[in-house]
Amino acid sequence: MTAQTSAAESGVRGDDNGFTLRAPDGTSYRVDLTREVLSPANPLLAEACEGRRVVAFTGPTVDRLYGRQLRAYLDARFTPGTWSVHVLAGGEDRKRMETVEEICALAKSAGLDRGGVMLAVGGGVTCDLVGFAAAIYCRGVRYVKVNTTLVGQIDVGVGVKTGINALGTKNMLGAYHPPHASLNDPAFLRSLAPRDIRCGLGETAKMAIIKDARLFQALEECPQVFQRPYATPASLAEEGLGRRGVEDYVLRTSMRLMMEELCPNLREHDLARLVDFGHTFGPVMETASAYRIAHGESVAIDMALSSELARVLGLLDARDCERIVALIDALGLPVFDPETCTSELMDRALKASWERRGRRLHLVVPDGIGSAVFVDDLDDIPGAALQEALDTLAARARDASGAAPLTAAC
Ligand SMILES: NC(=O)c1ccc[n+]([C@@H]2O[C@H](COP(=O)([O-])OP(=O)(O)OC[C@H]3O[C@@H](n4cnc5c(N)ncnc54)[C@H](O)[C@@H]3O)[C@@H](O)[C@H]2O)c1
Ligand SMILES: O=C(CO)[C@@H](O)[C@H](O)[C@H](O)[C@H](O)COP(=O)(O)O
Ligand SMILES: [Zn+2]
Repeated sequence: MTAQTSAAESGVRGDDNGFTLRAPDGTSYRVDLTREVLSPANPLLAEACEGRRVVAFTGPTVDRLYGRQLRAYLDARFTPGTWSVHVLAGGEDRKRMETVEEICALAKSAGLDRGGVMLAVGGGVTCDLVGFAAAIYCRGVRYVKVNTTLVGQIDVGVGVKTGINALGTKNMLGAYHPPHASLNDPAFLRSLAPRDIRCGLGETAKMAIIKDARLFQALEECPQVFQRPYATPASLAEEGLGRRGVEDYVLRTSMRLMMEELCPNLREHDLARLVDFGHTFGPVMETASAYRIAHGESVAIDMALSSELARVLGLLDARDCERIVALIDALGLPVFDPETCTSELMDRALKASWERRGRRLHLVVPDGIGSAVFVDDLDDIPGAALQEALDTLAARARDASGAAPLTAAC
């Protein structure tokens, strides 16, 4: 839907059940927060698909945990013979064109027509793959996503980006393809592995560091949110949090902040984007490590390096820098990786981002807790400054001594 929206009408509006985004270019979609999304008593997913033919895709883990419920829901709510479920091999290394072709071939053999729906039930890898397939299948079909990871619910699920890794580059190919519906049920987070929760907290910390000092403080006070219950901390007392308290606050605040940042620049006409924080050095680390480093972990290391760089350049005071790096550490995320945190690879990352962002660097660095600025050109970062930032984090990692090396990607 793209009838131009006036500036007054555009924006993000929240209610008890989610958020609605209306972009200035007229793009509009909703991200729903719901409970028991796969209970046949919950009409939301069925209403999103509007009785159309549905080809659903998920991954092996989600199918093992929720596949029976998903099929029972579709059986109860859809006409027999109008839906199918397909399980895609998981993992970042499968986020590539071959898998997109597999999705389209499965959709075609399932008889998906132009008016049909591609449904993704999974994390960011599944949603990025299915969303890109939906963007190109028959030149574009409806795309509905049920986000089952924390990264999915606060980031993948609230935007319009879809895509795959290609040409040796993270997210090199893709499309902007707004979802017809995007559904978040926090119950999915209860079965997430701790490493995947931590990856999601990396993207939450990204928004806290650049936009929201109170969210930052909540994460400082509750670093194991989504992993163990916390009484509502004093800093959030006036939020009047509901029964689910801190988790609801962190989830909803992260969703809102990301949608508010994306809304005015949904298709990235302006390449200076605060949400690129943690995504300059990170993508190159992910690729160079053959995805040993998960996305949320690369974001964490990038944020620590960008913060130390800001300190060295005099843009961030040492106390705030220490708070940021200490938070990343407290969330159980890495701040350094010996194999990939080399000045050569980091230099390569800077040049790749400079090229991709229109020959301007637009490196996002914090200048305080809850705010950030852009370092706009490569010349603004002397090699010695980058090396000093790397050395600081390397020393911290050595002092932490015995920190377990990152293992296979989640
Ligand atoms: N499109 C966007 O705007 C956007 C934004 C952020 C990240 N991303 C992309 O998302 C990807 C990372 O997403 P991710 O962190 O969700 O990784 P992921 O999709 O690989 O999921 C992580 C792991 O969790 C498992 N899993 C999924 N849901 C589960 C559940 N409910 N319970 C138990 N296990 C579950 C998966 O099988 C997988 O093993 C990266 O490729 C990144 O580039 C895209
Ligand atoms: O990882 C992603 C998007 O893939 C988000 O977390 C992130 O904030 C931004 O979208 C970044 O701009 C990264 O974008 P991209 O490299 O995936 O195009
Ligand atoms: Zn990201």
